[in-house]
Amino acid sequence: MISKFFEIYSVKNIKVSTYCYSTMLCTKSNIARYCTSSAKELKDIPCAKGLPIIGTTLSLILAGSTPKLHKYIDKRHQQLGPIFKERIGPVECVFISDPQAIRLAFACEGKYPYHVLPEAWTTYNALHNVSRGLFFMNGQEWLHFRRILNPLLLKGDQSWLKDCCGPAIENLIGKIDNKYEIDSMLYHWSIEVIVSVLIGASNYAENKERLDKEIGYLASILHLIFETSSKLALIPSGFAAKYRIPRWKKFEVSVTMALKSTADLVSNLATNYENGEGLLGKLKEQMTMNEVVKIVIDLILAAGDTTAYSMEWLLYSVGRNLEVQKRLREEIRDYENKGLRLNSNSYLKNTIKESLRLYPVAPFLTRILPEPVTINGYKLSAGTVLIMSIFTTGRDKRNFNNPLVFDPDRWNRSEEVRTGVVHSAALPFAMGVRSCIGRKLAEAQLQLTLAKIVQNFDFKVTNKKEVDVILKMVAVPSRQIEFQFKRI
Ligand code: HEM
Repeated sequence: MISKFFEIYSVKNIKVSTYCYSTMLCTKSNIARYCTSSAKELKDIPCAKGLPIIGTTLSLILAGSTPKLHKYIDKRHQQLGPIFKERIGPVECVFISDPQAIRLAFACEGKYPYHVLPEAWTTYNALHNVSRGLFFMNGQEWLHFRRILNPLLLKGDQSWLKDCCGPAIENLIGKIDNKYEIDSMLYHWSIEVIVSVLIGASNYAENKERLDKEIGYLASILHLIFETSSKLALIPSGFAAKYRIPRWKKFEVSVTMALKSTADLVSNLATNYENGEGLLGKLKEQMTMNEVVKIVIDLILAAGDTTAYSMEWLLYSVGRNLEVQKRLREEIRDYENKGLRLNSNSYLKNTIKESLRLYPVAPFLTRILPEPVTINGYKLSAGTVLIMSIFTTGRDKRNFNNPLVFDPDRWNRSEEVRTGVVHSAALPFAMGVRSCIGRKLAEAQLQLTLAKIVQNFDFKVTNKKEVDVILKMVAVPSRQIEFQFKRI
């Protein structure tokens, strides 16, 4: 099934030499662990047995199918250990859940890391001859655009990103009541923030009423793609597209509408807000207009559901832990009274880390090995598809004491030894040169929004039963989370 989700890219010009990455993990014990001459072969890796051709697809279907993939894989780790291989469908993948092995995999990702792409999207792109942004690029092309975006979104002073969040947060605070569904409000909020980043905070604040309808439309279309693409998960896209099955047709229509309306919005923004404020102006200095549109469309698509659902999980966590909520309110009041800026060890930042640990919207990270490497004592060859089980590492008691308890204090640096935190076991934005380009923006957005919400509302979750995580492209709530907000 993994292979049905994802198109596996072949890695060209692979050097077939045994390469030891001992320099990247410099303690003696690590070298012994990862680089022994007695390393075993791929065939020796514990393996989940399946049927010819379909592999273990049937077992997955019986376990609840793709919405439960993270739980299915978690169970496999419990049965088979921190490394195992499984052929779900035609391609064999190696799953790892040991934080050190995950660090090593990233250290070995090479200059142009390859990740695995959703097959439905690559089929669509090929059929419609669409060239896409960063997430879909590879090799030199990827590095070229990544080098333009890194200094703008990740490096140096990023306080302008915080300013860009302001108008969208104000809108959200004005709209929150108990009548509307929180997920559509948060979708709207996340698109508003990225539009504000594109044209600059003051342009956005002046024109937000005018742009509101277009943003609302885009938010609803993006939500639609998300629904239609998750319904294609277990069906090979080539087959679905060739025989034009109804699910494929719906997906195709929603993607075409989304790409068109995003492109229209970007062209509108680029022509009407030409004062160079915001990201669009900065990109236009370094790219052609076609390139700007291609890059920005994918920034909008990548920002939409990831940030909206991370915020919803954060509200869920804080809405069920009223002590945490009270402490957040006190901390924010205290900082404001003293006129201080939040430091990196603040309770607010630790609350966000904790929520992303338990609810990573991307529960699997992927890399295709560019070189042979020994991981967890097994020699893996170039081209191996590695799947890193972040959902599992974040909830493993070897990495976090009482892992299912929501406890922001476990991240408090002064208490780190006592609470036992393995930092590389929680990687919601991945790591290395191909990690999330929107990380700084997303973190600012989550911090500022949560701070404003706890200052303005007492809120709680009223669902009687715990809400589960299910996978619909990203990790989403298994049912509607019911919130009760009371203005204070
Ligand atoms: C809480 C919110 C977010 C989470 C948890 C998240 C997580 C991730 C993860 C796990 C990856 C994959 C990295 C890899 O393959 O190693 C990724 C890639 C990416 N993200 Fe995010 N993301 C978030 C928000 C955003 C935002 C706000 C933007 C846009 C400003 C964005 C744009 C992208 C892009 C363009 C990529 C592809 C990067 C590349 O291939 O070079 N993300 N994100």
